Amino acid sequence: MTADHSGERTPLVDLQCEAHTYPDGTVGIHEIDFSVYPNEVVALVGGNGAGKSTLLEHLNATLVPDEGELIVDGTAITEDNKAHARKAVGFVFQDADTQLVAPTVLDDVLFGLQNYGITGEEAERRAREALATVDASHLEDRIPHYLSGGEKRLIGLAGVLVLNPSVVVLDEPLAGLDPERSRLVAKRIRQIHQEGISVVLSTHDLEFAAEIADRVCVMADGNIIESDTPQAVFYDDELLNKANLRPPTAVRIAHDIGVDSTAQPVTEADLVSIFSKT
Ligand SMILES: Nc1ncnc2c1ncn2[C@@H]1O[C@H](COP(=O)(O)OP(=O)(O)OP(=O)(O)O)[C@@H](O)[C@H]1O
Repeated sequence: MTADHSGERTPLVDLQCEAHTYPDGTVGIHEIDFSVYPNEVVALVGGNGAGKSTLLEHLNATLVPDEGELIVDGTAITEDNKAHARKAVGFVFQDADTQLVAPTVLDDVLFGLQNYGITGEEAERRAREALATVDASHLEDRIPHYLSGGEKRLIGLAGVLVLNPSVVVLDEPLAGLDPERSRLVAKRIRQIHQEGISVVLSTHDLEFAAEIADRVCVMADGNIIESDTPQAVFYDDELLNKANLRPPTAVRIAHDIGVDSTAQPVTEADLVSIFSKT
């Protein structure tokens, strides 16, 4: 973890966004002050249209604020150096088809490297390594378009990891995946975190958010209305009501059976650990 002279952590990404207005006049997000710190997993939660994707797309300058600033690894991002943001902040889209463009899976992962001038044997070695880290080596000759949704998501992730980003952003990483694929993607996200890469993701699955996140940001009407630990967020009924969210199952069970309120279990594993002590 890095620290500045005041002893506070220095963010890897710092976004100030007064507002982002889409061409049709819709304000996607407003008054956003959002930072990503080293070695953390942040989950954005909130109802449909709350602004999660719009915020995420600002983190690698896919979208830019009407007024505001994006700073990545200490560098202010402008029209001229967006490539810095794209490389440092890898983005895995929910709709992987928008990301996978080459004729084969291996070519696709190589494509990202070529954009940064890495070619030949070095590029192939790194691309194969990235595919191996997402358990997708067996897919390297396949046509990306015909892969399953879960496989596409993993290849999108490999295409991002190959560039050694400081932050990986995933928009709804589990959407449309079967339970097995969800577990695989969640496992890979945990591994990325263990390797010291920060992760920011959006999700409608609050069980997943409770399991994976160090910090949960609740969004409503284009704004972050709370940013805190999963315990603080998921035990704040008023906040959840405001954002139209239902607490994760473990929290509802804890309420129903009257678990000691100081324990604040948010995951199934937390509940099991409480029961195994009683
Ligand atoms: N391309 C666009 N043009 C106009 N308005 C848009 C566009 N994309 C998003 N919006 C609007 O911006 C607001 C925020 O949308 P966004 O997609 O960021 O929300 P979200 O929290 O990701 O929603 P969901 O959970 O449904 O994916 C919504 O009002 C949405 O209708």
